Amino acid sequence: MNGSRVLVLNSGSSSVKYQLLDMADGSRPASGIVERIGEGPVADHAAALKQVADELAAKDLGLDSPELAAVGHRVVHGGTRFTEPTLITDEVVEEIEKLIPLAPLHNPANVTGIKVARSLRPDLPQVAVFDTAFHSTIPEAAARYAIDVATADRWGVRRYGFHGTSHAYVSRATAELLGKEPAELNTIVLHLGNGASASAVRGGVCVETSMGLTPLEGLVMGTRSGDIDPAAIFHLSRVGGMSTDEIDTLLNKRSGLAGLCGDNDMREIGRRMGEGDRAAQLAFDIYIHRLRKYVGAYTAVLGRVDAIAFTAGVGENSAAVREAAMRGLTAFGIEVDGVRNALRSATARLISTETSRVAVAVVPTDEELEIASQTFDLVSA
Ligand SMILES: Nc1ncnc2c1ncn2[C@@H]1O[C@H](COP(=O)(O)OP(=O)(O)O)[C@@H](O)[C@H]1O
Ligand SMILES: CC(=O)OP(=O)(O)O
Ligand SMILES: [Mg+2]
Repeated sequence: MNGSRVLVLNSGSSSVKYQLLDMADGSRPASGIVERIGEGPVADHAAALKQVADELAAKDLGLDSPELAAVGHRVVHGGTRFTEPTLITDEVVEEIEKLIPLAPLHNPANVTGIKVARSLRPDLPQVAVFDTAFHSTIPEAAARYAIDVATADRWGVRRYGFHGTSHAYVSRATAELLGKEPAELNTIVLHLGNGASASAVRGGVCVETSMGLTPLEGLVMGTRSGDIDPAAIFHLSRVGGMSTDEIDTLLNKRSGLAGLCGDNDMREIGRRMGEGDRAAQLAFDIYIHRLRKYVGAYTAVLGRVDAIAFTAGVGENSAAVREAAMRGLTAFGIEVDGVRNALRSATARLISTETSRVAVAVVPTDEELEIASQTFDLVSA
């Protein structure tokens, strides 16, 4: 291996994010995002990746660059097969394709990213880093749903969990902020982006997470419902006459904050709440209620909580969400300092009071750095 740079591709359902990271000096020579795939001039993911390759080539940082050591791909679903960063071969691509039914919004885009990058640089090592990997340590009691075991096993129905790269990075960064080893700390990580998930991490090992078979379960999200009685689906089908695809679209794209008030962006919801908008207020209240339920549940799962870390777009930026989620939890040893919470910073910081038993922190996530590090470690081993 010659180069010290890793290109990270994070292909989402409607966007491709990329970053070029230099592992020798920590610099990031290029980064960008292609958005609204399928809506306008960018017809599909293949076109988006072509645009990424062109943007990099225009800066003389193209895929043909000799400084490039590897490409690291975010892959959302790794099933039970992939629990570690994996060097991509034809066989690995086939296995990731087999997992598409479990992540229909994400894995097809990830596969396209892999195929395009491999076709442009067949000689370059490419590594898949899985969202599910960090959660592979969750014990059976938390990972299994209480349904017929043979049926569950035949169809792979169990909790996999997602955003694992972020939960792994943030739980470690929280320990670092507190000057502790990950092994010493029990942490609840709240990854609140457009997709949102919570995890309980005991001594650096994930023991529970809120997303399940797919990234639909758990917290209220931008456009996803999170937890819902599964019988609501039978009801919408049998009584409401909706098809499976219509219900899938309802729960994934027309639910969550967007379904409740028409906006999925917490900034806009905050603005509307300031104007006394009742729908926006109710959406916020439902979002916070669910979040608090998970904090309580994970406190019981862990037994002892040392730290709670807020991360991703909402978690890092919305002081209102953090304040409301942590309000009145003094009996749990949780006390947030209003002034600290209102401050802004690009680096990890404490927002709890000096006397709070539980450290509450804002810890910016860095999925790209985590993917690049895991990729570089694998190809330089
Ligand atoms: N300043 C802000 N205040 C409140 N919420 C914000 C702010 N900036 C971003 N957000 C929220 O973060 C979300 C995006 O989070 P992000 O982690 O980037 O999501 P994803 O990676 O899933 O696209 C936005 O939809 C918005 O709700
Ligand atoms: C898995 C998942 O939900 O990812 P995102 O939040 O990027 O949509
Ligand atoms: Mg995200």
